[in-house]
Amino acid sequence: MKKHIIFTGGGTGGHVYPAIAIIENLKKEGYDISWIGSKKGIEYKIVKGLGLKFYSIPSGKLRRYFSFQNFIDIFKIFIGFVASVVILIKVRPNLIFSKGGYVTVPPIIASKMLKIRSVTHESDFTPGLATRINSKFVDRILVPYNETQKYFKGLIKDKVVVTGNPVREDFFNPSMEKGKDIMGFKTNKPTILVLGGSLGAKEINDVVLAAKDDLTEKYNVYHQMGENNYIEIEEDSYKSIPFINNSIADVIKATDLVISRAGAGAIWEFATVGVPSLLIPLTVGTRGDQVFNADYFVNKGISLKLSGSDVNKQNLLNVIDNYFNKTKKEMVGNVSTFKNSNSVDNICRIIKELI
Ligand SMILES: CC(=O)N[C@H]1[C@@H](OP(=O)(O)OP(=O)(O)OC[C@H]2O[C@@H](n3ccc(=O)[nH]c3=O)[C@H](O)[C@@H]2O)O[C@H](CO)[C@@H](O)[C@@H]1O
Repeated sequence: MKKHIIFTGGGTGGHVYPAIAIIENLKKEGYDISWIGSKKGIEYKIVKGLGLKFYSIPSGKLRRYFSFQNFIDIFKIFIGFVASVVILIKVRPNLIFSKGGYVTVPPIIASKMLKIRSVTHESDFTPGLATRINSKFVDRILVPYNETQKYFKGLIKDKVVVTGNPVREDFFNPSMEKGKDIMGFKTNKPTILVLGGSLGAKEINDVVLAAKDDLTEKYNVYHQMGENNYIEIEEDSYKSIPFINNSIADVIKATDLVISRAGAGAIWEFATVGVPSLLIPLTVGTRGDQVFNADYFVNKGISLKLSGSDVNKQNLLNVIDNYFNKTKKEMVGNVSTFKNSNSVDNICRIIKELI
């Protein structure tokens, strides 16, 4: 009988796309795969697009502080737990793999209760709340960096394994020609790709739009604004798009610099393709994970960073010009040494050992 693995994760693309890199590999080896997530989350659209069976459960936000909304969310989490127990009893998977996000906590606790093996993977430099809760129940905690292990002190030896971040196959062999065709610029200027992460980033949109006229004198700009903040712009050297579907690896390959949030998945993708980045990490309302993510790549000479009150039009223009006039060659050299070939293989090996 075919082995069955249930993946769970959601809320943002960063809790879904890395899992797809692993699923691509497991499907080739004949595993049955399904997904537990929320129908309201980004995961539903992405996972259904892949033709995988999707089990929807209610999802409630976990908060570190008290509010009335907590009661409603705790109730949703409880219903999500009951639903997870029912799904796991029905499917009886050989393993459950969590890619993070609030929605993963009920199924992971349910899997512990039903004695089903489980793994959680963290993409960020510092673990999120869901990963920290899940870490108490899973058989393995997979982390991207050696330094991330320190956040799980006190757990049994060998429970935490450093695997890096899984990146989908497209990023290992992207097509520059296809990327150029997608962007469709007619002039031969250097090209900048602006990304706001899976949900878009208003702070980045605002500062890049403020610098638009200066930027387009020298560069072509392809700007992913996010579905919610989208403004249509179609000029010779400036094009906007709400979201780049499917061919984002090709688009990255055809650019000279990516300006982006410092989401963990995205920055590993840029480095895997071999393009330097200017990172503008999300700092408000977070545990600071993107700042740590960004600093790791800045220290490797692969990325530049603009953060907090430094994010303004003039600084943006200065950093970009300095990159193209001075540091580009060195940074392209640094990023070309970034090796990310083994992450998916390592993770699949751990899954198979546990099964
Ligand atoms: C606001 C928020 O909570 N951000 C978190 C979220 O970011 P976010 O959801 O943006 O995740 P990442 O930056 O890790 O990945 C974004 C993913 O979306 C894809 N993509 C993006 C734009 C586009 O137009 N097309 C497209 O396909 C990218 O290729 C990438 O695979 O998860 C990351 C990984 O846990 C965290 O580091 C971030 O802090």
